Amino acid sequence: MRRGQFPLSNLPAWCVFNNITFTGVSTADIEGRGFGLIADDALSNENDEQPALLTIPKELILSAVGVEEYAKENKDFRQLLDVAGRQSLRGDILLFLLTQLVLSSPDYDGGHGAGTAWTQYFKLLPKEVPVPTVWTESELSLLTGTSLESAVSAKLNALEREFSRIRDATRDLSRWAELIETNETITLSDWIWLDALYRSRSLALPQSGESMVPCLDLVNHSSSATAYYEENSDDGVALLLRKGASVLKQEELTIDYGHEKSAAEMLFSYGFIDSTSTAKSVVLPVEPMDDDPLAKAKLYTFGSAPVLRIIDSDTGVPQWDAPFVHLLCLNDEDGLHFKVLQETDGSQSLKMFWQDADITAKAGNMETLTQGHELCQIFRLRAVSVVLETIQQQLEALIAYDEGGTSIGGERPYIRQAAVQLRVLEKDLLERALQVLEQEKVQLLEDKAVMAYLAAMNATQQDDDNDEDFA
Ligand SMILES: C[S@@+](CC[C@H](N)C(=O)[O-])C[C@H]1O[C@@H](n2cnc3c(N)ncnc32)[C@H](O)[C@@H]1O
Repeated sequence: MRRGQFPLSNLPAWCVFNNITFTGVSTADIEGRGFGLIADDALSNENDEQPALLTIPKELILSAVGVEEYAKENKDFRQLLDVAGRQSLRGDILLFLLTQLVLSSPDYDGGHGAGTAWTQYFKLLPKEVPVPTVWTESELSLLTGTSLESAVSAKLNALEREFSRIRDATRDLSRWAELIETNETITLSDWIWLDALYRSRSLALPQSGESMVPCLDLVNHSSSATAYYEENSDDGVALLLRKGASVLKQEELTIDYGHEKSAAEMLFSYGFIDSTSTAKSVVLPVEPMDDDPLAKAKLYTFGSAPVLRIIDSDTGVPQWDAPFVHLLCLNDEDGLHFKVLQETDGSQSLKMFWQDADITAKAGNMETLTQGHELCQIFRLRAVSVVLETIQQQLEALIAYDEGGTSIGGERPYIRQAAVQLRVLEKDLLERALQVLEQEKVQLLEDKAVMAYLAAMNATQQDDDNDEDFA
């Protein structure tokens, strides 16, 4: 669907009309960052008595409350929400944005209700968002071997499923069905773009929760941010100068999108990597073992996506955290059992037991629960081996692409640069983690209890082999 246009020069009038105030700051086009906020004159904050730089009334906050208010006003949106929404706040906000896409398009010929302040503002939002879900095929290939390779592909599959669910759900709503199914005026790529807008522009407000806030979403990021935002239940949201901050005339004002976010998270959510950010971590998916008869039960009880998180530390020695790996390494013969129990209301539930104690609610705590067990060093060795193998495979994929991977060409330079930055960061962290784990594995293999256990296992294996030979 063709997207509407709203030049930045029209924004001040729209703000006056909608009670948004700018004090001493203006919007501007910032090289390499899209729109941003700059200071009209030098600003400094030595005390807390500074007026807000930007205020946005609460009626304009697009949050759970904002979506419900709009559903009361617009019957067409309400119907869409009733059939395809109300599963997650994110999903509802995306349906709201979808409605704004329709209402603000030059192709719109009526029938979906009247526009709102957001309909006009929506036209100002960037047509290109640099997050990987909207990258081209050749740009995506630059992520081969990074933690984002599987994360982006999983996200794209999820978006495809969401869009096809919306198409199915709206079959009986003639106006939506015409746009989505019959004329294909709204396509999967529109949905992917709306998701990218939401991901790169939403923020968590203390009272309204996950929200989008017009004009506040024009403020760019810096890890040495000069501004911050506050929500006030009566007045809405305000942008304020940080205490001790000083900004030169025409200098950009920034907020911190989250300095604890990793490079991969920044690239995934916002389409850039802040090279000054200190947070270094890699999150990799953990696969259950193919030959594990308890794999499904373990995954079900664990209840969330199994991942391995490698985190850098101040000392340069990476740490790792992977609660599922500790569960993955335990078996029936160690004392891990599953039972299907009949509840008093007649329903059935799967319960997990460790040494006969019900630990269903503690599936993420296996490392602690196995402490003190006579085989705890063996369990640790198994976990370390799984983590080592996961890291080794990831590094092999990264290195194979670096050495031989050729992209098709035509990738946008800033995307190529961001992907290279991610590759370098992740390779460095994985290599250091590998070293630490290899050392730990050597130490574990020298542990007396481990040596005795492995010797006993070898002897049993040899007996079995001999029996088989005789047979
Ligand atoms: C919340 S919006 C900020 C306003 C945005 N620049 C615009 O034109 O509407 C977030 C997006 O701004 C851009 N951005 C913000 N901070 C940046 C930075 N430090 N470096 C590069 N791009 C940045 C990224 O494209 C990001 O997805």
